[in-house]
Amino acid sequence: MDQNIVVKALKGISYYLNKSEKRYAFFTFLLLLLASILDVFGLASLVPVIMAASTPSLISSNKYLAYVYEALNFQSEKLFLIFLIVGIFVFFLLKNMFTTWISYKQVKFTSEIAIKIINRQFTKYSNLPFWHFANEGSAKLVNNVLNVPQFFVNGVIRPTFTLLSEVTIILVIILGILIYQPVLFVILIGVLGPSAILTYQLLKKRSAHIGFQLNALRPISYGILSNTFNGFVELKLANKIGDFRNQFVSAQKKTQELEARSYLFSLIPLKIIEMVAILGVVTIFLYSIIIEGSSSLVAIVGLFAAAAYRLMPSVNRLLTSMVTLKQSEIAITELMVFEEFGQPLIGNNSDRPIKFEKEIVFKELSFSFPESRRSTINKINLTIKKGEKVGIIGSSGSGKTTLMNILLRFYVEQKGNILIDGEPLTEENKLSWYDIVSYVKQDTFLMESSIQDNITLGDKHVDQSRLQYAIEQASLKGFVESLPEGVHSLIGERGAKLSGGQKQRIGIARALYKNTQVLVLDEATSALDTNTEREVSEAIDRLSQTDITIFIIAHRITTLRDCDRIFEMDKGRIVSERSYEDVIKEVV
Ligand SMILES: Nc1ncnc2c1ncn2[C@@H]1O[C@H](COP(=O)(O)OP(=O)(O)OP(=O)(O)O)[C@@H](O)[C@H]1O
Repeated sequence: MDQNIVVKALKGISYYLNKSEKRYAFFTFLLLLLASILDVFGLASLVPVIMAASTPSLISSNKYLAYVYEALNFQSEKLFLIFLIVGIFVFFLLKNMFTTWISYKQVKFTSEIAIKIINRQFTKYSNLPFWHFANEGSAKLVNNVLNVPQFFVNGVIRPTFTLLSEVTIILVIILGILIYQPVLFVILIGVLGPSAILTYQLLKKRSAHIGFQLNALRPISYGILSNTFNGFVELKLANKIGDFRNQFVSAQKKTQELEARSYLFSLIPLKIIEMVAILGVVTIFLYSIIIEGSSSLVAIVGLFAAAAYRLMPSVNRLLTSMVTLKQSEIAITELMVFEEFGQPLIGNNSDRPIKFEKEIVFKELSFSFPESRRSTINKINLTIKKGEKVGIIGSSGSGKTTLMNILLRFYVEQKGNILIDGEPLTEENKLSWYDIVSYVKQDTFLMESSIQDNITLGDKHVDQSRLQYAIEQASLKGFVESLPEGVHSLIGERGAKLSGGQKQRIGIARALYKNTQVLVLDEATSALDTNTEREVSEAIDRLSQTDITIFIIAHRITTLRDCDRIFEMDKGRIVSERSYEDVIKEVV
C-alpha cells in the first residue's frame, strides 16, 4: 500500500477542518464503521437462519441457535423459525435506515467542506496580486476555483472515507478468520494480499498520470471555448471557427480518452481480485485432489469461497479508492497553491481611513516589472490638488497606464510612494482608498444584466436618486428613457446591445453612483467614433464641473480640453507639464 497518498490525503483534508469538524469527521467515520460491521453481521446472520429453515433439526444441534431458542423460552421450532425470519427482516430494515442516515450525514458534511474550499479558493484567487492574476489566465483561474475543489471532494474526501472504512472492515473480517481458522487466514493473506498490492502498483503511476493530464487539459478546453465565443465576430469573419472547433475537439478527444482509461482502471481491480480468488479455490482443490488424505481442505475451500465472496467487494472498493486518490493527487497539490492569499484582505475602512481634502503627491515614485531590466516608472514627482483635472499624454509604452495602476494599487511601487494628504497609500488603507477612487477603462467591464445592475454593480438596495444623478451626469438619460424597460433593460453579454460610447458612459455613471472623489479615465475616447466621442466628451465636460479629481489618459488631445494641466510622459518619466492651449498650439 502506498502510505504516502493516504497520509497526503488525510493531511489535505484535515487542513480544511477546524477542531469541531475534525471531531465530527471522526464521529462520522465511527458510524460508518459501525454500519459496515452491521453489514457483515447482517450477511453472516443469513447463513444459520437459512440453514435452520431448510433443516429444522439444526436448531437443537447448533449450539448458538439452541442457546437463543432456550433463552427466549420458545416452545415450538416453527414459531422460532418465524421469529428468526421476521427478526432478520426487521434487522435489515433498521440497518438500512441507519446506513442511509449515515450516508446522508456524510454527504452533507462533505458538501459543507466543499463549500468551505470553494469559498477559500475564491478568496485566494480574488486576492492575487495583479500580475499573478494576469499571468494565470482566466481559464486556469476558473478551473482552480470551480473544478479543482469538486475534484478534491470526489477524488480525495469521498474515497478517503471509503478507504478508511473498508480497511477497518477488512481487518475485522481477517482477524475473525485468524481466530476461527488460522489456516484459511494464511491462505487468504497469501492470495489476496500480494495480488491487491500488485494491482495497486500496476495502476498507481498510470493513475497519477491520468489525473495530472486531465487537470492540465480542463483549462485548455475552457480557454478555447471562451476565445471562440468572445471572439465570435472576428473569428467568423476570418473563417477561423473551424480551426477552433478542431482544437476544441482534439482537446476533448484527449480528455475523453483519459476519462475512459480512468473508468477502465476503476473496473480492473475487481476483475483481478476475482481471478485471484478463483485461482485460490482451484489451487486448494487441486491440492486436495493430488494430495490424498487432505479431504478437510474441501471444507476450507467452502470457507475460502465464502470469505473471499465477502472480502472481494471490500478489497475492490479499497483498491478503487486508492486508484482514485492517486488520480486526484494533483487536486491536493493544486489546492495548496497561493495559500498565502487565503485570508480575506487585511485592513478595513475603519482601520486607517483615507482622508482626501487637499492633495495627491507622487513622491520619487519608481516601479519596474519583475522581468524588466529598466524602470517602467522612474522617480516621478507630482502634486495634484483636490478637484484638479489632469491629462496624461505620451507615446505608447511610456508608462501612463502603469502609473495609474500604481495609483489604483494594482501594482505596488518599489521606491517612493503616493501620499494622500500626507498619508502614504499602503495595503492597510487600500480598501478605504477604493471607497473613493474609480477607474473607467476603454473596455469597461459589463455584466450580462440590467443597466441598473451595471451602474450599481448589483447593489441590492439601490439609491434611486443617486442612480438618476449618475445617469444624468454621464449623459445617459436620453438613451435610458428611450428603452421600454428603462434602467431595467438588459444589455447583453459584455454589453453586446450597447454602442461603444454607451458602454463607456455606463462606466462613468458607475463611477458617479459610487461616491468617487478620484477618477481615472484611461484612453477615454480613443476607440470611439466622432458622434459617440462627442457624447462621452459631454459627460467628461459635466464631470469637470464637479470637485472630482480626474486623471485622463488620452490619445486625442481634444479630450483634454477641460484639463487644468497636461503632463507628458516618456520612458517612465514626466518630461513636460503644459496647459491645453500650449499642447494645441504645438499640434497645430
Ligand atoms: N504586465 C506587464 N509585464 C511586463 N511589462 C509590462 C506589463 N505591462 C506593461 N509592461 C511594459 O511597461 C511599459 C509601459 O506600459 P504602459 O501600459 O504603462 O504604457 P502606456 O504608456 O500606457 O502605453 P499605451 O499608450 O500604449 O497604452 C511598456 O513597455 C510595456 O511593455
